[in-house]
Amino acid sequence: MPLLRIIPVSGLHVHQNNRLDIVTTRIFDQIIFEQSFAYQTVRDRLPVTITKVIDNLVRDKDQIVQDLGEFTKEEMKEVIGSFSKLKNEVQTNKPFEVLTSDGPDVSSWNTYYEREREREGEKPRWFHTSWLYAECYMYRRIHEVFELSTSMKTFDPFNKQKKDAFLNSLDLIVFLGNHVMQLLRMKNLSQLEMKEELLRLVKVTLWGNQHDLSHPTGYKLPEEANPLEHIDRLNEYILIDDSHHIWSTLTASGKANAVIDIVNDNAGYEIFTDLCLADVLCTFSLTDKVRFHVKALPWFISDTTKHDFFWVLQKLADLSCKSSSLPALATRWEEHLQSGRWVVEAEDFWTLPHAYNEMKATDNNLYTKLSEATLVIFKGDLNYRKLVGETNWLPTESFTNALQGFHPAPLVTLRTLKADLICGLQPGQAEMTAAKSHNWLTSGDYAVIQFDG
Ligand SMILES: O=P(O)(O)OC[C@@]1(O)O[C@H](CO)[C@@H](O)[C@@H]1O
Ligand SMILES: [Mn+2]
Repeated sequence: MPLLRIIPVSGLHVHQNNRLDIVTTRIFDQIIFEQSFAYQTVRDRLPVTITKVIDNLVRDKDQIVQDLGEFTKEEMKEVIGSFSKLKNEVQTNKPFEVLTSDGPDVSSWNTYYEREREREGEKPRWFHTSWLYAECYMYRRIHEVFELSTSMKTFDPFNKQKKDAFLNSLDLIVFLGNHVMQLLRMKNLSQLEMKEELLRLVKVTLWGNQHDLSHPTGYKLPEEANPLEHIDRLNEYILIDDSHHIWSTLTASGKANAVIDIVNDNAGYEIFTDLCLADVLCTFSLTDKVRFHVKALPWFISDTTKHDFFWVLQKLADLSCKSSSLPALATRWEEHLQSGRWVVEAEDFWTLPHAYNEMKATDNNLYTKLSEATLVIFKGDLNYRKLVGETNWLPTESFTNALQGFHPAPLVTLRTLKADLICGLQPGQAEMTAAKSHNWLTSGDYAVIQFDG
């Protein structure tokens, strides 16, 4: 019977010492495990993701061969064969294997694998390891299939989906682009006005995280034409709102050469909102520099890679037919990049399976880099899972404790809830929210802005 060891159980079941991952026995309560979102993900969603990769390759075959050359035609058969094998491995709970490609992160993945193998006393398997490891490993294996090919080494199987998602959100992008362009041109805003505008944009980027292509329910566009009014109406769905700390941290810092790090999440509308926020942070003189951290490889379907980041800029420059604000923003952002005020990085650590309390020991350079920041902003659900160590804390456990020592700098997480784990709530708040909505932890309808100073 398939089991997952570290599982945030759906709902608020009792667990030992707040943590399920210290349970070593395999005699679990089957009903609880089958209810977990983790179990559903590995059973249903991961095979579907692989099937879609295959289907898209078949559908786009002619275009791919045209782009990459005739040789790819034959090679695609092998690639598709490898994906069918991978899907079978998931569905039949096969043991994980070491990676054999030559990516720069391969030795880190294999070291992690050996550690888990030793800890578990046998090879990790899809249903017998942590959800975080299993899910990250699947995306790494998908990339490995391409890496092992000759002509598709850097192929991104989610590229088209990401572009389509951006284009489907154009109405929102135009609306927000016009608003932000107006804001950036305003002179003499009072401190209070600046604070209100900034925190509103923080909420725009927070809810931008609903635009995630790996989420089962998908994103429903709001019915309101004006996304900013829509955002104002969502305040009651923000279970923890520490946003005022963002303002106080940035205004109190007084640092020369202040840096903000943004650990980005999804491409399309969400990255557009992140860029808007970053420009406002710079223009309001709340920072001198912003470093964006994107993914080094295709990840959780919609996560932003460097390629996606620059594609958005290019696309905005071409969208004068929609609004003059979009090319104007693209020009500003190109200038920020050229002046070094903005930097885009894609460190390997973000696409490893580690929780963030392991960053210091695993990637000390990255930890030290983040330590320079006045504020580190983490976007999205997967970052949250890694921040709190993929542990089903009691919902009232403090965010600081759940971070388990990860504190490179003041940090804030902007996350819509799409996985059944949470911390930092008031006593009774989880129960009250669960009474209103049975899937509050996973639907993406609720959100948190949690700060650790
Ligand atoms: O990090 P993101 O884009 O906000 O969310 C990623 C996500 O869709 O993937 C995981 C399951 O596949 C969930 O934790 C989460 O819902
Ligand atoms: Mn994502």
